[in-house]
Amino acid sequence: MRDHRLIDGKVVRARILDEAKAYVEAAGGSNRIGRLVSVSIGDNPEVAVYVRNQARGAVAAGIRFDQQLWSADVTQEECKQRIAAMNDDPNVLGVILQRPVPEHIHVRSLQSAIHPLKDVEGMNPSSIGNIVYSDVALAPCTAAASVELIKETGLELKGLEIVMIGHSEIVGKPAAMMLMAEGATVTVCHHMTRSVAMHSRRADVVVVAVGKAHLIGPEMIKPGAAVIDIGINQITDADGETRIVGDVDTDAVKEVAGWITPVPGGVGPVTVAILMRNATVAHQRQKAAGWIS
Ligand SMILES: NC(=O)C1=CN([C@@H]2O[C@H](COP(=O)(O)OP(=O)(O)OC[C@H]3O[C@@H](n4cnc5c(N)ncnc54)[C@H](OP(=O)(O)O)[C@@H]3O)[C@@H](O)[C@H]2O)C=CC1
Ligand SMILES: Nc1nc(=O)c2c([nH]1)NC[C@@H]1CN(c3ccc(C(=O)N[C@@H](CCC(=O)O)C(=O)O)cc3)C=[N+]21
Repeated sequence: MRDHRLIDGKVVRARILDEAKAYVEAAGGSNRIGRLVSVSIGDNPEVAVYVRNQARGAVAAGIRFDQQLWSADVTQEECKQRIAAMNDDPNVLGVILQRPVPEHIHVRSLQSAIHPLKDVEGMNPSSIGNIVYSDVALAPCTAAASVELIKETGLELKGLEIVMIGHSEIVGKPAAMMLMAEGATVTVCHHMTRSVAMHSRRADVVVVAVGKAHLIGPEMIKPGAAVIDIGINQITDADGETRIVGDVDTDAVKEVAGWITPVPGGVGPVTVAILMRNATVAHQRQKAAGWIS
């Protein structure tokens, strides 16, 4: 039976992908739009799941997808040259650099090398800076997905008390900024926060992006609050089966929460869809800049 407290990320994904598809069709179809390039450096199973879902999302949106896996021992200089070539290639619509990268690669320097008009993840420091100015049209996908899922509850964001747990540059920090731009009152917790529970228990919405299974239990949530679970953790259960869980003890928390996003099937699918939406935004901006006709 469907549980009404669970927010279905697949429904939100379908809506966003339909919008992206309509954009591509109106622009003349996939052949009139460059390809989206995904760059992974070295093999990583978590990234592989994301990239596989990106490929599916791109098919649904009608965007050509070029999945590149660069060797783990590629040099920084070689990476920069390849990115520069993509910046100059009119057939490349956008570039997403998957994280993590090997230790010898300086990720921020590579993000900076992606031209802001092709930066479909909004992680170039010059792109992410726009969020401070409440310009959120092209924002990091997971942060944007959490805002989208909060809106799905129908709660009015203005004045809402939101606690963001985790402050990474790719998720927690941009999500907090975006929620501020929506008029929410945002508290950001991290590993040095004295009592995360003291903050989270007051919140109308709790957003969690830490990477620790079962970090958030029912005693940390105000009855009726919304819980957005971004975490992805692989665990091995009692019968030796491995499975993916979030940072929230979903079964227990859903008894108190008003809404909760499941893992899998919550934030992940929406993240993928937002990437396709961002690609259409990049196309619009490239057109406006006269890069393409
Ligand atoms: N569904 C999706 O689309 C995505 C999911 N993810 C998942 O989200 C999770 C977080 O990812 P990411 O932000 O990249 O991870 P990071 O490891 O970069 O960040 C984790 C954050 O959690 C904070 N933290 C650590 N321990 C605690 C604690 N006990 N209480 C409160 N805060 C704590 C850290 O604080 P400090 O820095 O101070 O130590 C840090 O800010 C992971 O499980 C990842 O797999 C990530 C990206 C996309
Ligand atoms: N530059 C960069 N940006 C990221 O946003 C980024 C990254 N690097 N590196 C890896 C992590 C992880 N991540 C996921 C996104 C969606 C799913 C996803 O679609 N999950 C499905 C899983 C379904 C299945 O198992 O196939 C779900 O939750 O339902 C998973 C993982 C983004 N990340």
